[in-house]
Amino acid sequence: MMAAVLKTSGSFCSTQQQHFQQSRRDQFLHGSYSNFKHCKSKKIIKPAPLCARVTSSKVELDVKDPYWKQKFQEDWESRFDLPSITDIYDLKPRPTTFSLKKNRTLTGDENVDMWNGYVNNDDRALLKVIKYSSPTSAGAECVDLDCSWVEQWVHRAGPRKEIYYEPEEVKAAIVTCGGLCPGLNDVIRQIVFTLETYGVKNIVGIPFGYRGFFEKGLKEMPLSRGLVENINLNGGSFLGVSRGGAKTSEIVDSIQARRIDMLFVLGGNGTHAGANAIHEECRKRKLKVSVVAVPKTIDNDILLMDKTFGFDTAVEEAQRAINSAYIEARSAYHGIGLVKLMGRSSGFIAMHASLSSGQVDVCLIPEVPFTLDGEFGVLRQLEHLLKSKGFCVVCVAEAAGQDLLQESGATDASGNVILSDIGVHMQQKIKMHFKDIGVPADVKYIDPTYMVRACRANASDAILCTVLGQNAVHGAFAGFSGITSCICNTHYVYLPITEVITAPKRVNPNSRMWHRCLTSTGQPDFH
Ligand SMILES: Nc1ncnc2c1ncn2[C@@H]1O[C@H](COP(=O)(O)OP(=O)(O)OP(=O)(O)O)[C@@H](O)[C@H]1O
Ligand SMILES: O=P(O)(O)OC[C@H]1O[C@](O)(CO)[C@@H](O)[C@@H]1O
Ligand SMILES: [Mg+2]
Repeated sequence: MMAAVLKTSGSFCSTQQQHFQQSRRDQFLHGSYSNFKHCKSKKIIKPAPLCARVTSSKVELDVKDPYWKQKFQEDWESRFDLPSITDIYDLKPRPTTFSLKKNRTLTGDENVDMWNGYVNNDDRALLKVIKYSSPTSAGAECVDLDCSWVEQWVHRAGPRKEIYYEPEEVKAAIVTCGGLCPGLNDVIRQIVFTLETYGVKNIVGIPFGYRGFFEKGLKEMPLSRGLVENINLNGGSFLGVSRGGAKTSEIVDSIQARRIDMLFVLGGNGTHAGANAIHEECRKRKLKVSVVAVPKTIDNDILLMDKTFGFDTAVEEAQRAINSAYIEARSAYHGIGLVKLMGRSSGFIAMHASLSSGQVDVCLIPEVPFTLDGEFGVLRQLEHLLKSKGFCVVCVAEAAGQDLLQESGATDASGNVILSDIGVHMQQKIKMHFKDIGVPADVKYIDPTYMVRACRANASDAILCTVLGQNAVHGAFAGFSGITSCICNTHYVYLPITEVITAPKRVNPNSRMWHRCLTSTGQPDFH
């Protein structure tokens, strides 16, 4: 996740060293970095760290430099600094109107006790807590080749003692974009509750994602505690969602025309990119608007955070599908249960549902290539499973094995590639294979795609949504903009959106979690 790019520093390195470094870099970046001490003892080459450099996204650091760590940390601090409306405006804060104590009116500092329950702007949470001793350690994410310990602090989320908006004058808007996700209504509800607690009276919902900003005939919806009180009891989005949309400038024109001061944006990677573009455009136009995102996606594919809301619920629902496939397969003669689960770029749902169900014999994810045919292919393993236990269950992520299929060449309204259907392909291949070898096989295919994301949030997601929604409002009142409200390393924090949208988060095949999944399924390597 840490953007560590190692570079050879030309004048210091021989061609041989450069070649060695190139392969070390490849191994390092792909998680299979071979033991450096072993290489040294074989006297293959001089220690490479002399030539190694570490690059974070903004500044290139040379590990020969005795101050590289300090420089790295300064760079980190500036990257994770939270953009604020105070960067463009010389604003005076006022005491918050959000009080944790009831029956008191806060008119100024004199009414605030020593203990106040607020979060200080200097409070930080540590993003990474494992000290890896080697890049070969399971799941290692190292900043340099020696895995030096570098503190990576991020800003703690929560209510501040001072705020930058007059609640009575604020117009706040909420928009939900992308695909559906359990918990959207919980977050909308909490944002409304918290805004009202601050004293905001003008709260609106933008219907059907970013589309609601420009599509004629779509009217903003006034929101209040009374209106959203029970929306968490249903799945979906009270406001509606959509993909695709207008240009950022048109959205900001609309924000300006509607006189919106705070925009809360619920969505995945694409939505976050959109929210950041809106934030930048507001900045360019010198508008006093706080744009705060809340990461939503059942795919759990957003960088740096422990999980996105909706993921837990999706996994819970997905394992119900797996359980049905198990029951079908177990009850049939030579039954094969096949379940396809969502995950556009990553296999988190498939991996977690396989782990939680404990009923999966083969889990296939996009991060780990596999073959179906041949001696080491999936089909041979299914033959083995039918022989040894009489039935089996396969769980495949929708983006897995795309190299085995013809590209659809199509994209959706947001520009996301429409994947070819690996589930249907595998169903056909399995049926054909067992017919060809003359072994009876009863294949039961389950595609619970939209069922796993249309349900209401489970208990743990409902709590996550509550915290993230409330913190989004606190972040806006604190003047931040271009941030997302999330959970990192079990703590609730704000991250600049720019840091979470550089790529989709993917399952690390070298992680303990994937290894646990393999231990649980007992599957071999399929290539
Ligand atoms: N790079 C981008 N810049 C600006 N807007 C974007 C960008 N990518 C996507 N969007 C907009 O964000 C919205 C949601 O994007 P998308 O459909 O990719 O869903 P998502 O937020 O990634 O959620 P999901 O996890 O459901 O895919 C769309 O309206 C789309 O037009
Ligand atoms: O069919 P839709 O609504 O475009 O969404 C499908 C995609 O949305 C997600 O649920 C969330 O990104 C993906 O897993 C899936 O590929
Ligand atoms: Mg997306």
